[in-house]
Amino acid sequence: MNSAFWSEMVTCFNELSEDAQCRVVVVSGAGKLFTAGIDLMDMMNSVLQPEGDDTARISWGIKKKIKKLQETFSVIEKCPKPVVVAIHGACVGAGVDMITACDIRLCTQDAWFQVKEVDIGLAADVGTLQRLPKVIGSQSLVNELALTARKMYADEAKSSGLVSRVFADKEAMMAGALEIAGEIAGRSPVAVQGTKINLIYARNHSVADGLDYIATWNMSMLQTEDLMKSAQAALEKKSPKTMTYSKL
Ligand SMILES: CCC/C=C/C=C/C(=O)SCCNC(=O)CCNC(=O)[C@H](O)C(C)(C)COP(=O)(O)OP(=O)(O)OC[C@H]1O[C@@H](n2cnc3c(N)ncnc32)[C@H](O)[C@@H]1OP(=O)(O)O
Repeated sequence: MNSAFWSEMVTCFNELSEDAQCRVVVVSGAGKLFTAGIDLMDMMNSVLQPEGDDTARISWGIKKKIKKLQETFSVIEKCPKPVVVAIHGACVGAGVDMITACDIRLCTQDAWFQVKEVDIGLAADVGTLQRLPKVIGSQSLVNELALTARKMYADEAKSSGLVSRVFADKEAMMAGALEIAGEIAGRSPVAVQGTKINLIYARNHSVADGLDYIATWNMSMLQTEDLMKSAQAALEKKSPKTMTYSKL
């Protein structure tokens, strides 16, 4: 994850968010592993280079840089299109921050995950500590992973709920990821995007607030033609994917 990655991800996801042709996103890694995390040379040469001439100004500048880096993964969560991430080999450091901002996580049998930040002398600051506890439920396991930087392998990632499916190899995983993406893309974008937005809202709020939010959301979204089309398909015992839904 070099400096180009950190800024291009923001441009990319902002464009995907606005692109009505796009209904779902699949993120995967090229090469022998998914990600080695932040480019350590870049980090030392840019993020950590102090700018300013006193503590307050240097600190202010570092905070700005961290907030900017956080946005690289927050854009994934803010994107209304569901994001499926397919992980093979290693997923280290900021890789874990990134995948916890995605909606569906898949991996290969050879995948492993490492909350590596403590090993390089910092508290993870781009999402893992905030999102991982909401993803895997066990605070004790999160604490263990984050405080010891031990590797977690595919089987434990599955049993802990970090990933929902494990595939034999990358080829099988990509086929599986595209199949899931196809299932999502074939359904009403009004229903799909409303579901993602409300799931994230519900995760961050009380049940009562979540129920109120969805009521307000659906007071307009239930007026969509997609509902009639999907209900018609259900009555005819057809998949909702057999209907055509307008772009959103
Ligand atoms: C404050 C900002 C907010 C963001 C914070 C983010 C934090 C993080 O991401 S913490 C994690 C940082 N990453 C690491 O510490 C990974 C270190 N690397 C490894 O553990 C291994 O290299 C890895 C398991 C990824 C791959 O192992 P493998 O045996 O397959 O390859 P290597 O021979 O170790 O590596 C090949 C060359 O790549 C260089 N390299 C690996 N990772 C990084 C990296 N993150 N940044 C820069 N360079 C990296 C490695 O040094 C080798 O280089 P060379 O010796 O020149 O061939």
